[in-house]
Amino acid sequence: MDIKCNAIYLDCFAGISGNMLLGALLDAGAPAELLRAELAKLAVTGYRVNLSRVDKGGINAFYLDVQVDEAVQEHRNLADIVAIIEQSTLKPAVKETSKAIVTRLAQAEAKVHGMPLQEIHFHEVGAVDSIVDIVGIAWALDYLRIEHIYASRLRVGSGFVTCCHGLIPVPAPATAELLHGIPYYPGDIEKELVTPTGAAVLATLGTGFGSMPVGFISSKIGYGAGTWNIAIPNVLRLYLGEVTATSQNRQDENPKDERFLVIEANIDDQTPEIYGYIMDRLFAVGALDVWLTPIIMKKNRPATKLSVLAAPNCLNKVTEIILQETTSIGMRFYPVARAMADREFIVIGLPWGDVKVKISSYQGKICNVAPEYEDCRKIAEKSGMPLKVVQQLALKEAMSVC
Ligand SMILES: O=C([S-])c1cc(C(=O)S)c[n+]([C@@H]2O[C@H](COP(=O)(O)O)[C@@H](O)[C@H]2O)c1
Ligand code: NI
Repeated sequence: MDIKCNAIYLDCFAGISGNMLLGALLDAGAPAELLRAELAKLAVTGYRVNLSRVDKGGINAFYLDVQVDEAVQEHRNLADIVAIIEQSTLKPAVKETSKAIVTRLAQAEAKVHGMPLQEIHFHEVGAVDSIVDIVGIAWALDYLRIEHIYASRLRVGSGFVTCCHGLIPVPAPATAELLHGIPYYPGDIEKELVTPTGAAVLATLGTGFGSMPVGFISSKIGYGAGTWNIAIPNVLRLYLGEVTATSQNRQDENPKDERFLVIEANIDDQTPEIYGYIMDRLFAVGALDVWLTPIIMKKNRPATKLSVLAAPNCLNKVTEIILQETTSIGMRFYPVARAMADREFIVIGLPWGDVKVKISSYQGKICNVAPEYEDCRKIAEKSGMPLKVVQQLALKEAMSVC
């Protein structure tokens, strides 16, 4: 059966910022007057949301500009912003999305500045305009019932921008931190085209990146304008539509699907003794799997490919372990999607002890029944029975109850 989900595809040929995305969502159908009413639910004052239609290189786009009174340029930390969102009367789903984006942004800043999360004062990021952009985006996505966000490769721009620290490179350090696992390129425009807020939304909510997903059918396009006038139309193009689950984008059928990274290094000059230690360390920092493949690499050298499957937030720790513990001085990583069966555990009693059994199902049908190896091993050791027989007995017992 085809499953259809509301989705957007963001064509980020001129990058993405918070106000570009919110402008594009308004242009695609989220009503501006409702946005104002929702924002009024936040205990934040001293700002004005200016909405206008502008021409950007021949494309008529929605431009959203938040004007903040000079007097209220306060610095807020994560707890302050979370409290403002929590104490509002926004819908719970909008609160959750907003808090997730703000937290992701704070984590990136904390990493860059080497500070504890709660000590991060958001500077520009904490200014009212960012709160407005983030909450506005969370509200508009909910209003349009968007379930999946896809985006093209991002043009991030190049050069330097001025912030309170002085000059920082583009992509800004927090942006670069947020873009792990998301494909991007500088392009030939010397401006900051992807901002930390734009990157935080994609890092928090993005389902997939690259070409428009197979099975995506658009029904409307919205354009959100960026601030600068540049050599290309400075707009974010948002395709609003539906995605139909197919074998190519099966993640849409399964809410458990997430984005992960495969991180790899080809190693030709390391003693095999220490792979076990490295694998243990990688699992300890959150790797979901680690595997070794014999390969023949450059100069016809027999070597080993070390592969790690991990969530994007493990990338830094995995990189550190690979570069510090192996003889490799480089590694590569790329995003992958996973399809997951549902799992539950039952416990069955055998005369020698209990065995946990993992029952997996996909789309409501049982697809695998597996007695836990460690439990069976203990019983085999205790009883003297062959391990495979213990496994068979446990499986038979489990099959009779499931
Ligand atoms: O002031 C600080 S700490 C600051 C840090 C960073 C880092 O990347 S770290 C970036 N910036 C710049 O602030 C503006 C605002 O970004 P929004 O996402 O709120 O639009 C942007 O130019 C960042 O590069 C400031
Ligand atoms: Ni910063």
